[in-house]
This record gives sequence, structure tokens and C-alpha cells, in this order.
Amino acid sequence: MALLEVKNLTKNFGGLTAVQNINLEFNKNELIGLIGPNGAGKTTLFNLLTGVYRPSQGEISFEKGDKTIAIGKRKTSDVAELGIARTFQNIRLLKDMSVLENVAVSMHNKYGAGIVSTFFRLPKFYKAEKQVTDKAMELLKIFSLEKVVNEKARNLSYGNQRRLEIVRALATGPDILFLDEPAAGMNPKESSQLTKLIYQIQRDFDLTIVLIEHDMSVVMEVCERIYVLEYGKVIAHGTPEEIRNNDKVVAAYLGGV
Ligand SMILES: Nc1ncnc2c1ncn2[C@@H]1O[C@H](COP(=O)(O)OP(=O)(O)OP(=O)(O)O)[C@@H](O)[C@H]1O
Repeated sequence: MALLEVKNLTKNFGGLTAVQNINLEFNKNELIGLIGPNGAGKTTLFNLLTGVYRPSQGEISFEKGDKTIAIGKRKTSDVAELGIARTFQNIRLLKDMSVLENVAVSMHNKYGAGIVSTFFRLPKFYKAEKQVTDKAMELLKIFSLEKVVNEKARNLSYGNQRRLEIVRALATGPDILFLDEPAAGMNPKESSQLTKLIYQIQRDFDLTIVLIEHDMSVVMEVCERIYVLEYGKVIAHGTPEEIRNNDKVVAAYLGGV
């Protein structure tokens, strides 16, 4: 059974159909690429899968324990709490908070000590605080951000801001992580380091990762399966090898690469 399954998903914006009758499946522990030309509907699909947009038609179901949960009508915060995390194309950090605070805020729900113990600073509060800090530091180390924990997020380099975004998403303890162009704006060295990290965290954290990425070297190197979108429709899916040799894909997207 797939971890997340999409059936006949459609999203209309007025007269424009951004996502049209899409069917797809993401399995547990898979690293999946989502590619396609500009305007193909990739971000709209992410927004549908994470509760930002309501589908015009179709179903999204998520397996949680032994339950199948319909995502289509849930709020973003509910979807996140179920174990579906994401990053955004345009970085969305708490820019005036420190790196550590950015991660701690993401973890808040998971390790929250409750309003009473927080207010009266009961032992439970300090225990929860320490748990949050330890866990945040552990994650920040994986992304080589441990030396900048006290910096304001706005002062980080662009590459580090992108990495912090991923740490914040990971800090929510997701089952599935959607990364919207994580290597955008990075230089080739940063992008290659990030590729290795994505590969590593998918394995170490037992995660399903779905990646939108224009950098073909990243997608082809790490993804086990790839879906290709064009004009809101899935025009191909398969292994990197199959996608590389698919005539429709070459014509639509890879031709110029
Ligand atoms: N909120 C919205 N209102 C109206 N049209 C929208 C909205 N969001 C997206 N669209 C349109 O839907 C289509 C798909 O856009 P989307 O951003 O999902 O594509 P994309 O594949 O992510 O593109 P890119 O690679 O450039 O980010 C585009 O024609 C876009 O203009």
C-alpha cells in the first residue's frame, strides 16, 4: 500500500487548469523526483498535497498507522501534524530569530510541555526545553549549521538558509518530506553537497522524500523514481534511466538540457 496516493486530482484557477486529472503514488522510504517545465503544475501539486490548496476534484489519501486519512479538505497545520512536511520555493524562515529558535519553534508541538508547566516553569518545562535544544542541535549538526546556532536566520548565507529550511521541516518529525527546489540558487559545490545530504537523511530518518528540482544532475543522481509533469498532466514516470530515454520527456523538457 502506498504511503500517499493521489487519484484523479485536478486544480482549477478560474479558467486555468494547473493540475489536471493526476494519479500518482509515493511509497514508504522512496526518494522521488517531480520535474517539468516552468508552469507545469509542480508547486500547485505540492500545495494540494500539503493542504495549502483545496482540490477542485479528486482524492489524496495518506496512510498513517493502520488508518487511511483523506488530505484534500484538511488545513495545512493538520496536514503537518499528520507527518507531512515541506519546504517552499521562496525561503520562509523566521528571519529575526536565531537558527536554534527557528528549529525549536518547528518542534514545539512535538515536545510541548503544556501551557501550565510553561507558565509556572515547572520541571517538566525545563525537561522539554532541554529535549528540544538537544534534538535541534543534533539536526543542525547533520546540516553543518552547529557553528551558527545563535546567528539570526537573516544573516545566514543563502545556501545555509535553504539548509535551515530543511532542518525546520525535518524537526516536525515527518513521514514524508516535500522539498520545493532545495538547490535553487546554490552553486554547483553547494548543490552537490546538498544532494548527498538529501540522500543521507532519507535513509537515516526512514523518510519518503519528494523533490521538485530543475537541476537535472540532482534529480538523476538521487531519485529512485521520477514523475514528469507538463501542462498540469503526468506525461511520464519511471526510473531515471527510463525518463532519460523517454521520447515525450526529451521533447517536452530534457531536449534543451
Ligand atoms: N494561485 C494561483 N492562481 C492562479 N494561477 C496560478 C496560481 N498558482 C499557480 N497558478 C498557475 O498554475 C500554473 C502552474 O503553476 P505552478 O507554479 O504550479 O508550476 P510549476 O511547475 O511549479 O512552475 P515553476 O517550475 O516555474 O515553479 C501556472 O500557469 C501558474 O501561473
